[in-house]
Amino acid sequence: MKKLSVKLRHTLHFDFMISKELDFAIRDIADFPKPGIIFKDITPILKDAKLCTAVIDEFVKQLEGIEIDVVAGIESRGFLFGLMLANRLQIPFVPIRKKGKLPFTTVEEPCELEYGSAILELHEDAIIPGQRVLIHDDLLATGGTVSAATRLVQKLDGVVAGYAFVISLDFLNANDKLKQVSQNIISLVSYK
Ligand SMILES: O=P(O)(O)OC[C@H]1O[C@H](OP(=O)(O)OP(=O)(O)O)[C@H](O)[C@@H]1O
Ligand SMILES: Nc1ncnc2[nH]cnc12
Repeated sequence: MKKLSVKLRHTLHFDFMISKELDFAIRDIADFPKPGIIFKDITPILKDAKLCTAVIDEFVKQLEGIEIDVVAGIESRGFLFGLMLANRLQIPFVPIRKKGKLPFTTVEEPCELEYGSAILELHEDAIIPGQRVLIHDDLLATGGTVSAATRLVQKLDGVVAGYAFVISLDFLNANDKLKQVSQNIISLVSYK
């Protein structure tokens, strides 16, 4: 009992620390790329190698017990930690890209995001039917992008095993949408 509470305290402490450190590193840029948007710039995190490792460590810890076969990362910022995470887990990484960038045959889905719209694509052989896919992006805002990614995975008969974000903008309420697909939603720093 004592052991458990010490472990729990340690876990809570660590989660809190990483979240604080990330919040400290993330730079807010007002009115980018459009007036009214406060852009969360993650480039300061990328300059800090120890913090990048801590991000991956924390993802791995929070993913414990969740079966994942593949990490799907969304262009472009979802490639940064997505590949690092897949490599740490020693599982495949597959890129979800904006239309016209992937060279092989693709499936595609339109998406609306906080400040625009796009069409996302995934190679048709990226996922073997039944594989359990973790969808990763740097940031969850309205959830439009990640919902399109979900549809792409499902089009290939993959199973969405969960979602992992560095940042979530909780005031945009995208979590409820995602919870209908998977309860496994990880976000290291949330803005209420
Ligand atoms: O939840 P949503 O409202 O859909 O917004 C989130 C998406 O917006 C950003 O990508 P962006 O399209 O700006 O592309 P980038 O990663 O290439 O900068 C971010 O990296 C997510 O993919
Ligand atoms: N506020 C924001 N900051 C960074 N990336 C985003 N993608 C969608 N909304 C964003």
